[in-house]
Amino acid sequence: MQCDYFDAGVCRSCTLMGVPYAAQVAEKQARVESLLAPHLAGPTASVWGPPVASVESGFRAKAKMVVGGTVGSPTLGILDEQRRGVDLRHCGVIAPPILDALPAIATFVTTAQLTPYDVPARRGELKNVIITLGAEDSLMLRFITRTAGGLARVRRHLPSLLAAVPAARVVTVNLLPEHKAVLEGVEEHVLTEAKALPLLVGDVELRALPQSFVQTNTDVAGALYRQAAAWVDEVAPASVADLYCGVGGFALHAAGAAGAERHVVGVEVSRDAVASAELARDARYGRDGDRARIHFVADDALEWARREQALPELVIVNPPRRGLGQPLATLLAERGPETVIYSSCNPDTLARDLAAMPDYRVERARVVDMFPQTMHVEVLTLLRRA
Ligand SMILES: C[S@@+](CC[C@H](N)C(=O)[O-])C[C@H]1O[C@@H](n2cnc3c(N)ncnc32)[C@H](O)[C@@H]1O
Repeated sequence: MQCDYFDAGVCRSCTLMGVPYAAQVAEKQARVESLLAPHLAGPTASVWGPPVASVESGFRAKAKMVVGGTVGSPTLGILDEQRRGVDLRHCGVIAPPILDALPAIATFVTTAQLTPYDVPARRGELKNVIITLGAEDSLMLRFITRTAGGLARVRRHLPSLLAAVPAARVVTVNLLPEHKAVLEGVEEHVLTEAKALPLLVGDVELRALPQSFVQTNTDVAGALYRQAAAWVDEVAPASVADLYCGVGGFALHAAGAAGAERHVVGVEVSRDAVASAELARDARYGRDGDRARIHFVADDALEWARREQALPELVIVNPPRRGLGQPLATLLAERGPETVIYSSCNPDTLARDLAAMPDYRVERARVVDMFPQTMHVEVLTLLRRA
């Protein structure tokens, strides 16, 4: 894939831009294989399945656009080294339905007089626009503003935004008053009747309330959940825990059909994500019996595991980049079940956690290329007690 922004040196986010895609996947596979080599249950060829590849371009279902420039001529993209806006409206890795909405969003910034936040001067209103692509090309648009004045402006001009971006199903304003280099704040105002974005991922229609994590690459995430669910079905446990469950992708794939016997619990720290998972469960499973056997808990994964007397027969973990950390890895090593499925977006912390769980060996593994054009990669592993 070729990118004019990369060639001109204005954006270097895609560090593998220009490297043939097959070579990218091969390089990631080799790196991950070497990191996990000390932890395998058997010969490399018996452990590693084929990598799950992505399309090379247009795969990003989440775009975090930093707003810069002026109110009359805003940029949507990133900030350069001087913290000035760089426009990336034609970024080739972002999904086309998101790109299609960007000109109208830029026009809206001008119409609603949302002055872009000027980082060096610490002045201005609008910091970021976060756009997520959902089912049937529907969009969630989140405007990250500094003050309630920004909220009032978005609210006042909402009808013009909805007319210009008919795909916008959920529109919110998130308040981030502090001058900090974070992406979003705590206070969120949903301005549309619809509160959650529907997302068809793999075999399940998920829901995403604004402050919940969703995977970057919807098609590849679907393959990830399906592979995990296939491994769960092979093991056939009576009970499953999905730690760091987010909006419930692994849990709802592992839960099986309506009326199945398997009990599933999802544990996740974000309340929006837990509420999203419950919405998806309720839409998928009408029966009270299923609602009782699949439940979601808003809690810290480690605290939850510490309180459980006996862990479920199979535990899925999908932590953030920092990994499980020593306390949870040790807890699993001491009293985790026979089988753990660990999905990691950071092979370095995965390898570190595996070193802290020496009784578990990697029986099956797959590289899942969630993030083409970068060295980032997802790795799905099936761990069994030796
Ligand atoms: C990589 S995401 C995975 C989400 C989900 N499994 C999915 O497939 O979309 C990690 C999730 O862990 C959650 N999280 C972060 N720290 C946590 C903690 N200490 N306990 C429980 N969940 C946590 C985040 O909110 C996020 O939803």
